[in-house]
Amino acid sequence: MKPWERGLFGRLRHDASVVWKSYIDAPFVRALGDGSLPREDFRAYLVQDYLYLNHFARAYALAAYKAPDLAGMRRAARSMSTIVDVEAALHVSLCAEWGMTEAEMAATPETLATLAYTRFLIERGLSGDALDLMVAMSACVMGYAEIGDRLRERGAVENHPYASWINTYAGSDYQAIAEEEADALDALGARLGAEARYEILLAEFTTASRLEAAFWTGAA
Ligand SMILES: Cc1ncc(C[n+]2csc(CCO)c2C)c(N)n1
Repeated sequence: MKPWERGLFGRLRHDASVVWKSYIDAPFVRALGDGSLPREDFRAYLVQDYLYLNHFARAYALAAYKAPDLAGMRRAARSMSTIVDVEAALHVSLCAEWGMTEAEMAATPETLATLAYTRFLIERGLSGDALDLMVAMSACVMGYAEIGDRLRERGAVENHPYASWINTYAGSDYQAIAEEEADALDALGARLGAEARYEILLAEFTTASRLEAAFWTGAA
């Protein structure tokens, strides 16, 4: 069973399936998958995603603070370093190919979609506990694993312009992160009483999934 199909995450995904599908199978994602997405749209997405990742790294710092044990702190700290040292750097190098500097990326105004999503995550972490925050963040972490897997299954296109993006998330390294994330969410859910607060968690998860779908649209 795929990591997004099992455990607490699998239940949330199932119960939010209409919104989840609008995120995973968005027109933007289909166009990215078949290579027809205009380069300019991809570049605009990468710049917003760079801004998004800055805040997502901060959300992991908050997750480390709220983690109930050292194992959770380690996971959050590792994820934060991966974002600031690897993932953000990947976005910077891709944009550099189009002659855009990191300073220009950082100075680009956030779209409303970026603002809403990132501040929602931070707010869930500040007002809620580690489980509220992890559930809200899980749409991002697990969704890209599912998208990568789906796009790879559709078959490679010759000289695909977005092959490196797809391979990053379809690759075994990232798929293993999704496996770990599903297990970590189950463990945290058992510890912090997911069963008794499931309706609230589902609402948080549904909102995060709506915000992912809106991120593709990039409403300015
Ligand atoms: C809007 C948006 N949603 C999800 C991701 C994917 N993502 C963000 S951080 C991270 C690493 C998690 O440990 C992953 C996979 C993204 N880049 N942009």
